[in-house]
Order: sequence, then C-alpha cells, then structure tokens
Amino acid sequence: MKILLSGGGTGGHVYPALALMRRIQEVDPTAEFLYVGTEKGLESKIVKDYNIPFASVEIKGFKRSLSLDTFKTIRMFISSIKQAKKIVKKYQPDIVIGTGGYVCAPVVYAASKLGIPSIIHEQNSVAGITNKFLSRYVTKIAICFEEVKKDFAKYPAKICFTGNPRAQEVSNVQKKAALEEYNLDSKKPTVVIFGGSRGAKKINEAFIEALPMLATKNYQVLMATGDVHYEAIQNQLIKIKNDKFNVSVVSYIPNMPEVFSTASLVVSRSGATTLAELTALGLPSILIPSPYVTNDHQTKNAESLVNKHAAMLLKESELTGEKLVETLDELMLDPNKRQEMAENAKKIGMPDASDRLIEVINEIMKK
Ligand SMILES: CC(=O)N[C@H]1[C@@H](OP(=O)(O)OP(=O)(O)OC[C@H]2O[C@@H](n3ccc(=O)[nH]c3=O)[C@H](O)[C@@H]2O)O[C@H](CO)[C@@H](O)[C@@H]1O
Repeated sequence: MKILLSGGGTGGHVYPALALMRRIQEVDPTAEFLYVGTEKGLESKIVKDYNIPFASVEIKGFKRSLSLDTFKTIRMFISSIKQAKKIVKKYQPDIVIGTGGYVCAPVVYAASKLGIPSIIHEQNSVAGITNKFLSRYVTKIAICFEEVKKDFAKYPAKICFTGNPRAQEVSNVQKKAALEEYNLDSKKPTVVIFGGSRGAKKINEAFIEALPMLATKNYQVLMATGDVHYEAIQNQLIKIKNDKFNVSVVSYIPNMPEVFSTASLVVSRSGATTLAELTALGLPSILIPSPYVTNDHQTKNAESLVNKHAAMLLKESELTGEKLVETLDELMLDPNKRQEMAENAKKIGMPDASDRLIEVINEIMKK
C-alpha cells in the first residue's frame, strides 16, 4: 500500500502522522510512504529523522484581515494545488491522510479531485480552518474529541472517533533513564516544562523568574524553550546561573516519549497532541492554554482534562514566576494528589488510536 501523509506547521500536526506511519510499518512492513509538507514548517526538520521521502509545496496561511497580502496568498494557494496535483499524480498513492495545518489543504484537495480516497485527522476539540474546508472533499474525518462533531455536522457519516496516533506511540515506549543526557538524574522527581512544539514566550519568562526558587527544590526541572526563544533565554541564564541548579534548559526535546516516561509532572500549553500523550501515559499536568489560537481551542482542550480532575489549569494572564513555583509545589510536594490526577488522566487516554485509524484505512481500501 502507498500512503501519502501531509500535516505541518507545528509538531502537533506532524507527530500524529508519523506515529501512525510507524504503527503501519509494524503491521505492514511493505507499506510505502511519502510525506508532503512545506520547507518552512517544523515538518521539514522532524521528518528528516524518520527516513521517508519528503516533498514540499509552497503555501502560507491566510491572515485574518484583508490586505494586499491576501491576494498574494490566494495566488500561492492556487499554485500550491497545481504543485500538489503533480506530486500526487507522480506518487500514485492508494490513500492520502492529512493531519492538519494549512499545507494539508492543497494536498488533500488535489487528491480528492484526482479521485484518491482521503482521511483528515482533527486533533482538537474545535476544528481547524483547513480541516473544515477539507471535510467536504474527504472520504473520512477522524476525530479525538466528541465536542468537535458539531464542526463537521454536515457530514455525520464521515466521522469516526479514533483518538490521536501519538497516544499509542507514547504508551508503547519502554520506560528508560532518559534524563542523563540532559545532565539530570532519572531517579529524581522531575518536572518537564515546555510551551508546545515551538515554545511560549510567557512560559519562558515565568520560568526565568522562577529559576532562583526552583534551584532550591528537591525536585528537578527540564525546560524546553522552543528554538526561536533559546538564545534570549541563554543570555538571561548566564546572568543568574550558579552551580547548584538542578535545572536543565534546552531548545527542544527530540525524544519526548522517553522523557515523558520518567517525568513526574508536566507543565505545558494544551495543544491537542500533547494532551493525547499525557492522557495515554497517565501523566499529571499543569496546563497553560495559549490565548492566541483560533476560537480559544486550547482552553477547550484543557477543560476536557480539568473537568475530569486529570490536570490543573493555569491561565496565562495569571502566570508569574511565583505562581508557577506555587502551583508546582502544590503538586510536587503532594504525591497522592499527583497520583489521583494521573489515574484520572489515564482513564481518558486512547492507547489504541493508531489501530483504530488503521481500521478506518482498511475499511476504505476494501471498498
Ligand atoms: C499555536 C498553535 O497553533 N498550536 C497548535 C499546535 O500546537 P503544537 O504544535 O504546540 O501542538 P501540541 O502541543 O499538540 O504538540 C506538540 C508536540 O510536540 C512535541 N514536543 C514539544 C516540545 C518539545 O521540545 N519536543 C517535542 O517533541 C510534544 O510532545 C507533542 O507531540 O497544534 C496542536 C494540535 O493540532 C493544537 O492543539 C495547538 O493549538
């Protein structure tokens, strides 16, 4: 079977496609893959480590307000459909799977116009613009939250509840000492802090403010700042650093499933793929939704855990260094509370999400 995958912009759209690919490779080693993304998105970096061919189309997202740029973007979108059609015709996939981000729009649309079956995977509790646009053209719509059904209300027969493939991937990872490569001790209670796949300025600022307080704790911290913020953070660290710090700061954590397997608590944005990982593993978390996303969907994502006592919510508007440490202490000094949260998180996890999605693919292929 030849499968064309497309998803991009941020890690939350890329990792689900790659997790699904890895599971398909396990059950069908003869399956072939092509990944289509953009050169500028995070996918061009991430996919390199997965040993599959990568093709790119040139496209950018639409800005909300109308300007001269809008016309350029429309021209680029039309040209990206032509590029995508060329790629699809050449590769001749049996099925095309889009996991969100604007790059999917021309790719999945082109596939549908060429009569190739397709699936979109919506990770969030509120559908993205690209997936809403594509819902009309695709064969199936795979979802992870019941709440998102209303966004695809015109096509109820296409909807299938699968969960996020990344959930299955992380839950199958062998627990191992992954923290030594970050100069930390895998036996010590550890908090992992990151602001989604690209980092979050406000979380980084609170972390810097919290740093002198964190240095005195009996738990350790692994912090990922995001590539674009790393240099600025490094400069700040140099100013305040002393040798006693049990804190490690990196720009990105490439082996997150392994790191999660030894973490005691996670502090992060509430991107849907991260939440799928936390619930599959049963990891307690403090969620700081990004207020800068469409329809405030990260708050809705976070609430789906918080309402079930599976996570704590901390609003970005209330985030300071002191508040961060106070909230961390509340959980890190109370293992019972963490345990309760972990159990509640695990109850909502979907550790068979890839298998469910593979079943949908097989059903389509049979027809
Ligand atoms: C600003 C924005 O539009 N964010 C969206 C984007 O977020 P974003 O890309 O941040 O998505 P998620 O939080 O869902 O996923 C991040 C992924 O990157 C991984 N990771 C992160 C940091 C790191 O150092 N190493 C690493 O491997 C995480 O483990 C996870 O697999 O896609 C998500 C999924 O559609 C949406 O819910 C988010 O709202």
